[in-house]
Amino acid sequence: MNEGGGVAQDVWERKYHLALERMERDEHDFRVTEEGLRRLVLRLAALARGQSEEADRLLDHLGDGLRHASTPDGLDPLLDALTEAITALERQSPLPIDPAHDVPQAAAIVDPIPAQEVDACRVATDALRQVLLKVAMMPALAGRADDLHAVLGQARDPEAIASAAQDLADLVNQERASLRHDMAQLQDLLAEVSGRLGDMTRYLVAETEHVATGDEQGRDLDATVREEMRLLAEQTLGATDLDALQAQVNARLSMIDEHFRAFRDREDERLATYRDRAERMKDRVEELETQATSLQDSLRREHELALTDPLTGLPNRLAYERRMAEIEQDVRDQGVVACVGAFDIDHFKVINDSFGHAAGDAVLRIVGQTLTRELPAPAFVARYGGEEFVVIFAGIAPDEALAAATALCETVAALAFHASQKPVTVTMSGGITRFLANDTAATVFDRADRALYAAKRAGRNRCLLL
Ligand SMILES: Nc1nc2c(ncn2[C@@H]2O[C@H](COP(=O)(O)OP(=O)(O)OP(=O)(O)O)[C@@H](O)[C@H]2O)c(=O)[nH]1
Repeated sequence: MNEGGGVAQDVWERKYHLALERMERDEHDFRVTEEGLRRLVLRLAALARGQSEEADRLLDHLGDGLRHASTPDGLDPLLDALTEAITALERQSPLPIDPAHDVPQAAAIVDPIPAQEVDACRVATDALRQVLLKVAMMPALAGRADDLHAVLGQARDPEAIASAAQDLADLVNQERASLRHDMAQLQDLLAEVSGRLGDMTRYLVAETEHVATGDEQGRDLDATVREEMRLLAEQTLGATDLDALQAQVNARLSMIDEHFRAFRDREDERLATYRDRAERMKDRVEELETQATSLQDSLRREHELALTDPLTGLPNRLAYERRMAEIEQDVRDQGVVACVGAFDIDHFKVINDSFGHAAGDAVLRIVGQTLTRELPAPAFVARYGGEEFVVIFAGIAPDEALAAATALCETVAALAFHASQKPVTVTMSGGITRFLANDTAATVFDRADRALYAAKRAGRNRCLLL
């Protein structure tokens, strides 16, 4: 009996434990679903807020429901409410809320997969970093882009990344506004120049007319004098007494004299006007020449600035990309030998964090100067962005390029840096690769970058060839 009672108790205990486990499993599933739903609602609310009053109301209702629902049964109606909200949005909103598309996403969220989220964050951060590298090429934005780069380095969650993206968008919009302003100024200047050219054209037209008038006046005088001479001849032939003849000749001669004087006065006046206009025109042409020269100078300066990194004075990434396009052609068409090196200061963040951004900037400047001093032309040295430099070794075989790069890293490691009166060692790693005939600028850089990161992994303060 006792034994039987013991067996029965075991059975009930097992059943009880199984039931408990099932309840715990159910509870866990419910929590996962609940969490997934909460995130889905948050995403929906962020996407749809303000799109439709009905959807806003439904989403609010849903948000409240989610806050209070604590049992699976309480959750079920919320699923219906969610479906309703999606349908309302589909009806009212132009947003691409396609259940066939979004529901699997929702399922992905319901599934607890933090690793994928982390990946998504990293992909977003990398994409932003790429944009930042481009922004950093604009001289006016380089400093702000570096700050954002630092912020992005700290960002760990989607909100922080989204806020960095917003800052970046603001930055780019500011630059666009300033470019628009510069463009407007340039257009004003061009309008002024073209106005002055218009003045010149009008002057030339007036001059041509003036000369024509001069010719016409000369022809008039000629005709008048001929007419006077003809009348004089007629009167001379018909004259009967000498006094009358003398009086008539004198009268004709005075007339001719009168015509000549009037003609000369008009000519003098014409010449004075001409001289005056020529003088004014000369001034304008000189003014225009001065403006054109200063415009050319400022365009040249702008061009140089656009290709120069403001911090180190080295060619920037844009200049590097142009040079790479030339080298790519030389390697492909003429079989020129060239290598590319990517260099990166080791643990640069620690320098910034320990001694401040200004000290970091000073290190970048000195390393940049060392690179140009140690690798004179035809090597081409540029700041690629952040604490990364690139070198194009033209006409040099890979082994020689590696030797030069290694010597360079040794020189950098031996530089005497001081911060707060204490010596600070700065080292650099590098990756070298040969520019092959079937390479593009991008593939060769990618290989050099991989060699660089292999050097970092191998312990830093060294160069590797790939
Ligand atoms: N002072 C200064 N810092 C910059 C500039 N551009 C980028 N940085 C900083 O450079 C640091 C780069 O850090 P990481 O990418 O983590 O690399 P690292 O610390 O050098 O580490 P390893 O490359 O792995 O050796 C970040 O802290 C950036 O903020 C700049 O123009 N001036």
